[in-house]
Amino acid sequence: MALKERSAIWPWRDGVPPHLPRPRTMPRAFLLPGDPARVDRAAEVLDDFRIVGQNREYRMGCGNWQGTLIGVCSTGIGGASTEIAMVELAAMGVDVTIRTGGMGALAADLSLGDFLIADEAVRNSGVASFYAGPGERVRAASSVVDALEEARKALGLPGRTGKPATADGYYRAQGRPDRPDGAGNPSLLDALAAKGADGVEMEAEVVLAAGAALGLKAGAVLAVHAHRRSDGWLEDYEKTQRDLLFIGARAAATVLATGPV
Ligand SMILES: O=P(O)(O)O[C@H]1O[C@H](CO)[C@@H](O)[C@H]1O
Ligand SMILES: O=c1cc[nH]c(=O)[nH]1
Repeated sequence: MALKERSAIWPWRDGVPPHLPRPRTMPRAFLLPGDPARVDRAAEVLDDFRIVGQNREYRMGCGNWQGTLIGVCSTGIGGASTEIAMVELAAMGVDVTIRTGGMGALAADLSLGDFLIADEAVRNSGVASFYAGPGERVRAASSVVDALEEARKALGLPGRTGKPATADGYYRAQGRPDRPDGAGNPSLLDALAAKGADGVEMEAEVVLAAGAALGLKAGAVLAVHAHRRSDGWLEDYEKTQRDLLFIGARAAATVLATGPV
């Protein structure tokens, strides 16, 4: 049974969702940075890039990667806003979603500016638990992992596949102090690392879990923006942000070109 539009349970109007903008021509693949300001950077990566619109934290644009139409939509920070983006994109007919964002690394072999291609997310975030049951593994679509790794290598960029943990906060939830002279909670990071986490950020598990539950091909490429073990912080993030979009766009086009979704 189709849901009635403009009702409390499905408040869409004429096919337009209550939160995200809707492009006239819907791309089948979307890149998902967290920060709305990063959507405009896609003009450096995609041909004929145009901003579609913005509502709240959801800024959206579309452009072409070697002839394939690709969308870019910011998710805002955290699982709650990311869940909305995933559900509304899926309901608008999107097939492929790739988070392109930053993380704080935990693994010693990762350096600032490296790229982690998520093959699976360590179970940690609250919103993801509505899409994947307790103990269920939350994996990226293998075709997306392969395409992201191929793109990273073809572009000559450093990194590897691995596992992010998605936190429901930035300060206490990531073991940071909540005041400049605070101690923080390093044992929280140790616990995440013991579960296999290579880094911590705030959206990837939701993209992977909701993507799989909604029948999308979902994945994530995460740049090492900070290193929580060495306490390093990447100041020059501009090139890294652009490279995230290059990896994501090339991979999205490959996934669309190489098989039924
Ligand atoms: O690099 P982006 O995509 O903004 O994401 C990371 O940065 C934000 C925190 O500063 C969180 O959203 C985290 O996941
Ligand atoms: O440490 C970090 C860096 C980026 N994003 C996060 O959520 N945490």
